[in-house]
Amino acid sequence: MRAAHIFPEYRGHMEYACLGCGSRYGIDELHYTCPSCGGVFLLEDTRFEELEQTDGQTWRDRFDLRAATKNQALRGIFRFYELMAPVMDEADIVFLGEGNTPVIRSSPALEAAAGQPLAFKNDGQNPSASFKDRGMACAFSYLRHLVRRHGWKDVLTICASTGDTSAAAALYAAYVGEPLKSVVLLPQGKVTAQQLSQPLGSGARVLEIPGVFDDCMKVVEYLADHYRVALLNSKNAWRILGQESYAFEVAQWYDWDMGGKAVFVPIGNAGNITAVMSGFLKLLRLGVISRLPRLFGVQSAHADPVYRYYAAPEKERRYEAVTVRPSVAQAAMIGNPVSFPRVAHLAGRYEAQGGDFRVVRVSEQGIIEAMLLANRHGHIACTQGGECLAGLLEARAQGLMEKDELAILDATAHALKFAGFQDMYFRNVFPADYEIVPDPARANTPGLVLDQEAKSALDAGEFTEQAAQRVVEMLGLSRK
Ligand SMILES: N[C@@H](CCOP(=O)(O)O)C(=O)O
Repeated sequence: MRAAHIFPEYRGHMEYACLGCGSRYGIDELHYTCPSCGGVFLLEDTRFEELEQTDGQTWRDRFDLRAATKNQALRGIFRFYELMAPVMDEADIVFLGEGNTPVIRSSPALEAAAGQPLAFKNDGQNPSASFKDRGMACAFSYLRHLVRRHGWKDVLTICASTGDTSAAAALYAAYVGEPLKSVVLLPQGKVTAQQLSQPLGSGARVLEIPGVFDDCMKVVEYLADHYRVALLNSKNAWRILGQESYAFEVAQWYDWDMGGKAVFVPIGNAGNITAVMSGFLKLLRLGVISRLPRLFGVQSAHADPVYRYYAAPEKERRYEAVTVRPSVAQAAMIGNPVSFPRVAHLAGRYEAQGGDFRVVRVSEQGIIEAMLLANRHGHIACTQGGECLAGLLEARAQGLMEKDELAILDATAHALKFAGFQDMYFRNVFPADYEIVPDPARANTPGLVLDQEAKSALDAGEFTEQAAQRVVEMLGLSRK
């Protein structure tokens, strides 16, 4: 067990690799886009081949051993240190309890309703209640590494957000403290109350602009291009590395056997689908898994640029941003995902390695009702988790699922962050542009047992008795 606690000795040599022009840059500087062509980066370990000298079984044993470690630096996403960002020292690692989120096999009743075996991986059980913590743990560890190396005295971190990224960025910045300070830029009125409370509570500077996420993203990109700020959106390739841990954990949970499994991931800014593909490809390359799982990206019809791209015949594919419409999957309400070039690049590699990558599109009605269905069967799926279940139902309807294939659905955030959408459904108050018509039979509202006026007319004993009597009537209870 001792070996599980020891921080790895291996150090890689990482470079930013531009997907546009192929230029490479060292990691001593923060880069978001390629200085030569403006393309996006992936980070690559040029020593990865050395890792291939170790066989798959040894890697599996190593990662399984580390799963039980009490060394905090290896307890979360850095259990997979050699595969992610093997340039940091133990002292750089920021761990707030991210990763290791549970994979919950759904009840027989839900599987019967869905017609397919399925499980949710609950990334809402991360510290700021979304998967973004995986990426932030890596990005902030790298920032600590840079601060230590360069002796920086003042670092302003910034991100645009639909609500989850800002919550995570603010939390990690608050934990690391000086010299880091956090600023988040939000689309005014388009972040849920719970999500807005998160960066406010963590003490970040919260700025709002009218518009949607895509407008905020352009502003922070401009700022990152022209000013000394550290961009924390997934354009920052360190975020992608951290989020690869999702794929590593899925594989580990199923004892590294990806046969008969299909992973469903919602696509918004496309950082997560990028990371999931990249993560599985690394595991395959090292022989940790022997085959890739099938991978389904899911988009709402109200924010579907990636779906549109893949829906076209291969030779006619052309990427175009879309103007988004209101979506209950608000975290994925993005018309111009910054990671689209990464998706296109990695999807090609995924398929070249025998993987199957598809994108399905679902309706807003389908998303919210799938979320309600999941949660009524004991899950804590957010609207994006609902989007994944709706994606599974759509894939089934199109005959894309194999019999008995296990669907692993990404519930990206905690249901409570999006409770307002459930409330809008139950109270039937969706504005028309959501295109959601609630089914009154699915509504659940509190029932008042006795009103305040009735209570005021009673003493304490009478109140208890009358309230109990009223509950008996309401529930139709019979005496023992
Ligand atoms: N849904 C995201 C949008 C930004 O995505 P990112 O992964 O590029 O930071 C959010 O929560 O803000």
